[in-house]
Amino acid sequence: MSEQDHLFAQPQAKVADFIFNENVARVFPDMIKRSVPGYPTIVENIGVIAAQFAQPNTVLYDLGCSLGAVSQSLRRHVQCDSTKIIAVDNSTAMIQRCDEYMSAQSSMYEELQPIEVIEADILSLDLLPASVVALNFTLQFIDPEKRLSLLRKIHSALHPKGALLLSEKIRFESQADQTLLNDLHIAFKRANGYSEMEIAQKRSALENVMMIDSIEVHRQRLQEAGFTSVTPWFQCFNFASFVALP
Ligand SMILES: Nc1ncnc2c1ncn2[C@@H]1O[C@H](C[S@+](CC[C@H]([NH3+])C(=O)[O-])CC(=O)[O-])[C@@H](O)[C@H]1O
Ligand SMILES: O=C(O)C(=O)Cc1ccccc1
Repeated sequence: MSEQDHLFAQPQAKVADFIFNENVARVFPDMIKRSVPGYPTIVENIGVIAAQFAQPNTVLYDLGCSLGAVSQSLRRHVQCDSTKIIAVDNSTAMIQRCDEYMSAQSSMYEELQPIEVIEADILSLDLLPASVVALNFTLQFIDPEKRLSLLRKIHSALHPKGALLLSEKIRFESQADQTLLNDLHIAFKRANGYSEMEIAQKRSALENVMMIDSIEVHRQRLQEAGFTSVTPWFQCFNFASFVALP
């Protein structure tokens, strides 16, 4: 079991930019569950959706895998011949723990899908032919100017019957919607035990690091990258998940 997240509980003179370091990795399962409404539902159903798109002799990518929650869901749900999961993250703290969890699982259950855990920047990674690519709350941490070329690279690697599974925090073009859904997200955090101080300091830590797009911007960019359909399959407050088809 992971520790409870108290990273922003004490007042800080100057809140530093958020980074995925050892302190974050240690509390990450607790942090993401209490911060992202719908996270357990999204992770579980990415496995269910992936099972519909997985093709033999292809890779299933978990890009920005953190501790590998999506990879574990893929392992639970996808039973397709000769597929391999590749989980990638550029945070040393995350990838080391992810590798430990996955290796422990692999040695306990021999029938599990093979998995490779790689420490790398997904922007400079060459992709093998893939049928499923999951970007579960990862694109929002990529420099906005580099998002289109990343999506183009993913589109080029995708099997015609494959899918990109994209989850993101989203902003709303209507100010009324933005205010309502942002307030509801804050209420969700409060209901999960975060104080006003924790909520405010984390918001400030994320300000320069996590750039949020609207559904319309995502749709447009995905189309420009070559995707022919973009279907939202889940939304809870200002968090959404999409299936994009090549
Ligand atoms: N350029 C990059 N290359 C590789 N990894 C990156 C890069 N930029 C950021 N990351 C990694 O993307 C992950 C984003 S968290 C994903 C949750 C996970 N998918 C989950 O389903 O639990 C989302 C969140 O914390 O809101 C972090 O582990 C970063 O190190
Ligand atoms: O906490 C938030 O406000 C978020 O938007 C999501 C999040 C979750 C975990 C790490 C970074 C951001």
